[in-house]
Amino acid sequence: MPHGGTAPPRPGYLLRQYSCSLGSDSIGASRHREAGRYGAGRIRAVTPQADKTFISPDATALARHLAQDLAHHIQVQAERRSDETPVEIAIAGGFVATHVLPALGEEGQGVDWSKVRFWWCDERFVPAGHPDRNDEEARRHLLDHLDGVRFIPMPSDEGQGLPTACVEFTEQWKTLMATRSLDVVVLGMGPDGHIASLFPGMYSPEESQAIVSVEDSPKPPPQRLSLSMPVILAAQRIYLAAAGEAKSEILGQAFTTDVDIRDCPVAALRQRSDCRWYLDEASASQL
Ligand SMILES: O=C1O[C@H](COP(=O)(O)O)[C@@H](O)[C@H](O)[C@H]1O
Repeated sequence: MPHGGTAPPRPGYLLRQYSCSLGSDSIGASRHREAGRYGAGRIRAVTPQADKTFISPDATALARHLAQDLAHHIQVQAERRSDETPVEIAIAGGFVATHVLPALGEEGQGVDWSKVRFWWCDERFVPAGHPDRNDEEARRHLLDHLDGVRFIPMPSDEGQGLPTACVEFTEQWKTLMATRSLDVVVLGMGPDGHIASLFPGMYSPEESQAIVSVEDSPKPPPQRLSLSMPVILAAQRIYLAAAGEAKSEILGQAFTTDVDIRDCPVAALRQRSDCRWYLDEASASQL
């Protein structure tokens, strides 16, 4: 890159707008603090999704707020469903599992969980029961305490190898989801901007497969399975939770207009203007 110049954008991977048809959100944004509103009447237009960006004072409040909104949405969806077409929800590990899911258990007491089926946004390819597994954490924090709930874990390492696990799980996904998209995706985000197990410089925004394998994740453990970006972006509703100062810099970049989504996976979510961003004061400090 010449001195003083800026790198030309790589074609095709800057922000695009995905079209999607969604019902209106019955949870009003009015009880939330708008993103970018700092001080008396000063509004910084940091994002085209300002009315879907909710900033809580801290991580605990963020998790509670997201859990309330999620519980409401799941309850409304579940009331419309039969047993054959459950509400399909994919959840992340990390903060989502440890903070949001316990709060969802408390907030979701009116939900008929037998009408809900959980998937994972991504999973660490280690043996079943391993403490690094995202499904273990989610079961402990929520799923094992819900009556009648269904869930479909991503494969664990039983000696079959990651490529085989990916092929087999892709078949299972196609059997159940070929003609449907996920109803809800609840994502976390790493300080490098990864979502699910889609890491900067290591994923294809236009992946043709629903499920992708990762052999060398920069964050341990190295072997993982993940929903692909097109599957995530096709979900009926997308929630993103990110708390803490360590995530502020990448969020600041993600909300700029010239970000390249290959280098900043979380920025790809901006292609969905209805994505709901749940941040805390610390993570939102550089918006
Ligand atoms: O490794 C992972 O990291 C991300 C982010 O985790 P967080 O603890 O910083 O929220 C998580 O969303 C993903 O599911 C997980 O496998």
